[in-house]
Amino acid sequence: MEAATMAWTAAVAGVGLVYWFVWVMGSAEVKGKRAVDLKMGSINRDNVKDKYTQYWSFFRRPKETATDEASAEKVPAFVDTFYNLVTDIYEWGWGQSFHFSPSLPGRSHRDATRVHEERVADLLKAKPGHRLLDVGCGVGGPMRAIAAHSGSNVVGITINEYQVNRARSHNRKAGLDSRCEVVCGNFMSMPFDDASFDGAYSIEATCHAPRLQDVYGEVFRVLKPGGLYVSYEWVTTALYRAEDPDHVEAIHGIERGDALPGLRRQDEIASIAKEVGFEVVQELDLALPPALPWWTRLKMGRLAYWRNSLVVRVLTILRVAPKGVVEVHEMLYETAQHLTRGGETGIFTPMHMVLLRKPSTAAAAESK
Ligand SMILES: C=C(CC[C@@H](C)[C@H]1CC[C@H]2C3=CC[C@H]4[C@H](C)[C@@H](O)CC[C@]4(C)[C@H]3CC[C@]12C)C(C)C
Ligand SMILES: C[S@@+](CC[C@H](N)C(=O)[O-])C[C@H]1O[C@@H](n2cnc3c(N)ncnc32)[C@H](O)[C@@H]1O
Repeated sequence: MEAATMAWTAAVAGVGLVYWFVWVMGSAEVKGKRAVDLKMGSINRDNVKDKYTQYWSFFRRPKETATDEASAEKVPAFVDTFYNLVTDIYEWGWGQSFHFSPSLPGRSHRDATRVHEERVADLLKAKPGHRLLDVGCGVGGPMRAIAAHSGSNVVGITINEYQVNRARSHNRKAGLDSRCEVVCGNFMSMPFDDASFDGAYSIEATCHAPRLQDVYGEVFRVLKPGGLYVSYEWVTTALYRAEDPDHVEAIHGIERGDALPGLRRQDEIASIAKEVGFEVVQELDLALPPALPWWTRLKMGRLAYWRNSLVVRVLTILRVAPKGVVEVHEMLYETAQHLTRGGETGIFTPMHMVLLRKPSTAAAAESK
């Protein structure tokens, strides 16, 4: 073959390969968010790398961010930065629901996710006409599943403006915008009236609060008397040993890579709920057998991670993705290893479920 023909063949093959990686394979999990759309939230593309560096140095010592008062106050702003950095990558590689679910035999991840979300609606006994609060709603995957399953109206709150816009756009596309609303705000001081919701839920979100009392107290305030609240909490389990360096490494890795100001222990959750006035109706780690592992979805994707990593590198070189995306993607890859380790050793669960009730009368609440 002549040199010119060889060069042409190589060029065409190269372009074909990039096209295949980016446009065909680039939409890793759910069609809709493609690799070429990785914007990093509302951060100006020239600032992505700096914002990532600031985030990383803030969460380097996660436990201190919760215990030191001045740092604790800064947590919501850094959580906001975190979601600017990761929201597009999450949507691209995971979907519109930013949480884990127990695997279901013979069923897709999408089905398992929906079942885990519909469980919330069932626990809340949600029905048409109810007004539910989604505490830390992300881009609204759970909100839409719960509204569709129960017929209720849902109001979501998230600290991240970019997620508000994404969620509203998804709600419109799903034809659910008349029943699903999203507001930007801090779940530790919410812009809602007292006793204005029939039920509330939080899915893998309250772990971002330095003090759980601050979120639970707010949910208690906005719930009607008798109203139910379900939360899926990220916690360390009784198997966690602070003197085991492997355990410490996994838990620190989870905290640093997920913007967490220190994970709480499983046995702390119910007492915090009671402290703010809730009755504990049920408490259960949904990750325990017979539930199948939630972390297999992370493990089975090694080939996909490798491909995604290549995609973000190519897009950064082509200047389609902003500088810094490679670093954020790398951080998430490492976080996935720590989460998997946490799941396999059983020292961590992302789905410690509590079902709480605001007492029906003030007298009952005071006697707690
Ligand atoms: C509840 C929270 C988020 C939980 C999960 C939705 C995310 C935790 C780790 C994330 C991911 C890790 C690896 C990424 C991979 C390298 C990339 O190619 C595609 C996206 C990932 C799979 C990404 C997806 C979302 C997570 C699983 C926390 C923040 C409280
Ligand atoms: C891991 S995501 C889960 C989102 C959603 N529950 C889901 O399952 O798809 C955590 C969410 O909590 C929100 N969040 C974290 N801290 C917050 C705060 N202080 N106030 C409001 N929202 C917050 C984030 O913005 C994000 O939307």
